[in-house]
Amino acid sequence: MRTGLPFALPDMRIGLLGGSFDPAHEGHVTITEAAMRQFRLDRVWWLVSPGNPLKAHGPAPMAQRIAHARRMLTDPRVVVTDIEQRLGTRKTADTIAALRRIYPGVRFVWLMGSDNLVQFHRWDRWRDIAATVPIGVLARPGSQTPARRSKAAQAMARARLPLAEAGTLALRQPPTWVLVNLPMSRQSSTALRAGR
Ligand SMILES: Nc1ncnc2c1ncn2[C@@H]1O[C@H](COP(=O)(O)OP(=O)(O)OP(=O)(O)O)[C@@H](O)[C@H]1O
Ligand SMILES: O=C(O)c1ccc[n+]([C@@H]2O[C@H](COP(=O)([O-])O)[C@@H](O)[C@H]2O)c1
Repeated sequence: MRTGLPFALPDMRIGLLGGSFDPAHEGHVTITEAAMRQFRLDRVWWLVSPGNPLKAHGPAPMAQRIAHARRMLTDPRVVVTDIEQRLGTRKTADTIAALRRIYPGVRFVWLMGSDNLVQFHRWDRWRDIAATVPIGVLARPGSQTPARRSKAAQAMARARLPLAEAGTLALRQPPTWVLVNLPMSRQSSTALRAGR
């Protein structure tokens, strides 16, 4: 094991919440708790991104974002990590491929808010991501309908699990995904940066 990487055992169910976390807020905590419960996860790792490949402006320094994110959390099952910086990956497809090599047997689930599903088809190799890990989508106010109609949702329509089966998501063979509707939070990093 390389230094500075989080600990995991084979068969653990680990949710990966990638984000800029610039800054982390209550919305991130709310969807993490919902994901943990609904998908029966053992851990959630917050992957604090060195920089979203689709965002033109770089975020605040990594150390600052990590320190703030850790202050938001009380649940020891949630781990804040700069693993993408350590691995030298920025694109999600590369991060997931690296994690699967480093942690054989771990059952990773990719987590995202429904606003990210709307633009998921613009991510590099998004079909490979969907074919590699189960995806848990958490509703975000204002984006549920666009998410349901999104190009990626349409393309993956047959792989969508009913909510009643969300608890089995981590054990399913990808492509597989589920959209969870509750609870919802209106928080956003953009609003916090704007002082709202
Ligand atoms: N309130 C929320 N409800 C549901 N999902 C959320 C919420 N806030 C953030 N997320 C999800 O968390 C992940 C990381 O989000 P991110 O760090 O970009 O925060 P953000 O509030 O969306 O930031 P920004 O406003 O700068 O875009 C993304 O998958 C995003 O969809
Ligand atoms: O790999 C990509 O092409 C890609 C494009 C856009 C976003 N992502 C990832 O999506 C996650 C959410 O990003 P953000 O900036 O909306 O918090 C974060 O882990 C990004 O690295 C990944």
